[in-house]
Amino acid sequence: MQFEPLTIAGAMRVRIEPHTDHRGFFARTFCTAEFARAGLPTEALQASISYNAKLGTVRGMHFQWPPSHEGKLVRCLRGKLFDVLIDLRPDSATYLQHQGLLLDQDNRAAVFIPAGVAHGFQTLTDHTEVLYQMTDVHAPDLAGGVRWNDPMFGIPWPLGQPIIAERDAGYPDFDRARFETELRHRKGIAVTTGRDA
Ligand SMILES: Cc1cn([C@H]2C[C@H](O)[C@@H](COP(=O)(O)OP(=O)(O)O[C@H]3O[C@H](C)C(=O)[C@H](O)[C@H]3O)O2)c(=O)[nH]c1=O
Repeated sequence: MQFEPLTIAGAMRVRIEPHTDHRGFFARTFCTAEFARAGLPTEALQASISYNAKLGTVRGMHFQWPPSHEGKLVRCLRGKLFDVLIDLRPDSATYLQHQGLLLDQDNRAAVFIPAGVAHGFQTLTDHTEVLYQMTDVHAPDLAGGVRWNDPMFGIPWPLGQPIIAERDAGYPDFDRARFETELRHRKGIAVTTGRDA
């Protein structure tokens, strides 16, 4: 695999190196030793598929509050999508910056999204399928969100009027002070309850 740092600190594009022959190809998509050498987490606690029937679907922007350590390895295996990261880590050099990149079925490249970075995507074809691998388990009680069209970030989505969940369309405008207060509070709880293991 080839690891290519993205603008968002700690995020990487992970390209596959297909072994091609007359039948097709075989390519490694994950390896604890290679990920460790690239400075990426090596836990792989859950994997999931996201199927999106229609072009223009937006999922996100989602993040997890502490004590979740959910990093995501996201790969488009069918169709095409515009993948977006927003850095929500106050101690990061790229805090509040966002980055968008194309993932598609042809290159099958993945993006690694560190814990604390919000993630979302917009599909650019019908029947877009996304494969996820997470470094922590799903914790709905720790889910947080930023609205796709929040003026604070001005994400250049390729298509307007998305197909989107009511929950995702309804996140309030991002308020930096309120976010940082909540984050400090939740980090404090995680430490005092020992859940920040
Ligand atoms: C994320 C997740 C969901 N679920 C269940 C919970 C619901 O019953 C159902 C749909 O969940 P949700 O509407 O949160 O799915 P998405 O809107 O695609 O959420 C994902 O979308 C953005 C783009 C992400 O990066 C995250 O992986 C994730 O937040 O799947 C699970 O059982 N495990 C999981 O890890």
